[in-house]
Amino acid sequence: MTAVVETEGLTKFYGKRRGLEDLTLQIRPGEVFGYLGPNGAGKTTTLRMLLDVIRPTRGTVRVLGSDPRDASIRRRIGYLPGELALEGREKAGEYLRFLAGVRGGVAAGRVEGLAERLEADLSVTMGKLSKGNKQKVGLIQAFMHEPELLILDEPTSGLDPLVQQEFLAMVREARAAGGTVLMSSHVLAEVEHVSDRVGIVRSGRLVAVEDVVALREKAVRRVEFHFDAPVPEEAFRDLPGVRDLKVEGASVSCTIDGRPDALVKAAARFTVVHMVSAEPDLEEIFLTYYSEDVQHARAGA
Ligand SMILES: Nc1ncnc2c1ncn2[C@@H]1O[C@H](COP(=O)(O)OP(=O)(O)OP(=O)(O)O)[C@@H](O)[C@H]1O
Repeated sequence: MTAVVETEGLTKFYGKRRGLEDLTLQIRPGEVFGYLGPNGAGKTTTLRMLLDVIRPTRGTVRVLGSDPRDASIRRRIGYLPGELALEGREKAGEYLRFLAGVRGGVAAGRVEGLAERLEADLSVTMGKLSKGNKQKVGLIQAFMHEPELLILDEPTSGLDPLVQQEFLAMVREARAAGGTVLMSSHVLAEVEHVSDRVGIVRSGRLVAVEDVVALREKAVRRVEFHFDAPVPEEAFRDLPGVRDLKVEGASVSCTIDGRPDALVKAAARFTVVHMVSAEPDLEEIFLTYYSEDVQHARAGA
């Protein structure tokens, strides 16, 4: 299977300042890849090199099997830049129609459909668009031609929660249609529900690439069960991954590390009347699991 995006030792220095160093990464066809890192980590630098907006200091990069300099791949990509320069007196709708023409046409009603979903007003002139509306116009132009590859720099920034949900639905649809999505964010919670894998970049270095399902399995979460009658403590003792067990009458609470399977099966032997399981806090994992890598990366800076 040929990677949709493939980089090897990709490095960018701005003078002496490190933007990104030694990135080796493959994005597989049909996956949603969340590219995460704090401000200044090197996300925008990476994405810009994939689009040939800036050129690498060293290393190689292939996008859709070609060199990013190859202009023929552009219309197969939808790109949302981190900083959108949308200015002027043209109406947003006119601008999008113009872009649609440049890209060789867009399905009828597609722009209007996306605008409706994102609640974007296309009758506003570009110079007068609010930050949120600019972001929506940016998203529409990235998605409208149903590209094979979407490269989205901080796509959720400036969107209110309901519109964020709609955006995530658009990402899922793009994947269902066979597309590949690479999107950056500095907030894991905004991308974890839609990403298949996440990569974490800090101080210009990729410190981890993880499968989101595996990551969730690693996560620690609080679980509570309430039964219709008191339960014996022995039934829950020494279960794999179970810690801080408390059995009080008809209630059991504990922390579960990894898969909850054994605990759920133990609980299922009694009558469960209520259950609470907190979402695993993946942000917490990043801070704990990768702290050594982070320190290592910093030391190398
Ligand atoms: N044009 C530039 N000239 C000099 N340094 C730059 C330039 N662009 C980025 N940098 C530096 O490169 C590093 C990585 O920046 P980059 O914008 O790629 O990070 P980022 O992860 O996208 O962060 P943000 O979310 O803040 O945009 C930072 O130290 C930044 O200051």
